[in-house]
Amino acid sequence: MKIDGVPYRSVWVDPEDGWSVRILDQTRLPWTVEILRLVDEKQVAHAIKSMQVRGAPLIGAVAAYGLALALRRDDSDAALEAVAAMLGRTRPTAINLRWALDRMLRALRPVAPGNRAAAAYAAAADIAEDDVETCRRIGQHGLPLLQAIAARKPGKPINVLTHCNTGWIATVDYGTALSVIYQAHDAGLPVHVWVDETRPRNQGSALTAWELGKHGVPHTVIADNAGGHLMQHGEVDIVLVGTDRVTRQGDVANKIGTYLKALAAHDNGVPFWVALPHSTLDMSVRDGVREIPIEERDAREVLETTGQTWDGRVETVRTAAPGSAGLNPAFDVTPARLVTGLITERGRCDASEAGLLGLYPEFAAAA
Ligand SMILES: CSC[C@H]1O[C@H](OP(=O)(O)O)[C@H](O)[C@@H]1O
Repeated sequence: MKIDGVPYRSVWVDPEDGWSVRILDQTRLPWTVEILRLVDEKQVAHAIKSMQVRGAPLIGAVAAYGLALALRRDDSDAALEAVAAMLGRTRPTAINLRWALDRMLRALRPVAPGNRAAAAYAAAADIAEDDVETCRRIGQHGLPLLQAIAARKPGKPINVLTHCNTGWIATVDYGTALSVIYQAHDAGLPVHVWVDETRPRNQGSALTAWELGKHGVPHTVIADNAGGHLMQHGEVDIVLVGTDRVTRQGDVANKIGTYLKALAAHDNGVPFWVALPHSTLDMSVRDGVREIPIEERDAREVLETTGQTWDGRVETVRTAAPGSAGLNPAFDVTPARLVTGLITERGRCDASEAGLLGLYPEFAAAA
């Protein structure tokens, strides 16, 4: 996607040296566009843990390049396995991280040491290009949902509520739920987006609002807790969110607060759709509430907040009462029964095993 008319992806190999990895530092957005140069797997691990890069598909792609960086120095069997394991421990919930590293290991184990670095860069590039095309197609398959709403209310805005950030900076390009919104906007549909601020890290008010503003998509930032009220008053036509892991029965792990949004949507008869690439499927797990590991992040993310002062300084301040403890689960799981449907690169389906196997028959054997 573009930033002020200049095309970007969220991760790329530096064209000047041909091996270092470039990323947008998402902890600096929306205040500054800062591009970082990563030169080893430790910097990649830090970038993922600190959420300089974030978003389920993106952390998988960046981890893949992190493995390539490591193999430039040591491409022994021991190094290959150890670095893949280390990167795989950076964040536990998004299955894309494990998916990407498993795909890299399958590609690299058969390659003789001494030749693995070039193969790793090629495999990481394949993962990145796969994500770009996958996310573009997700937008195509979600577009009819918004076109149908537009047909029912000609000349009026299509009000979409979204949670967290599922845009091009959460993937290699295009995004997932936001890919649908971008394609609808670019097709001339009158899309308006209610942007959940998405406490505690404000991926909505800081990142989604920034992305939509740069692309000219009308949007309004709202408190996380306002969505139900808007749904009760007919101000939300559809909820579109992303996900970090979808189970075989269609349960959806996503940013904390998604489950509450789904409950409100269900109670108000508002369609609740989840957009995901194939790399977010975990067909080895059925019961998401019981089986998906939920990342617990530093409580300071809840007790503090970061913003820009009136004179332009970016500062972090404590917002909670001094001495109070905090708890910071970063994700929750929405049971399939609350999900209207799934939007994938292969089409739309019910949030169910039958629905998923209809699009991904290759998973029929695994159970
Ligand atoms: C297409 S991004 C999917 C998913 O990742 C985000 O989590 P985080 O910001 O912690 O990396 C969020 O849950 C998005 O919905």
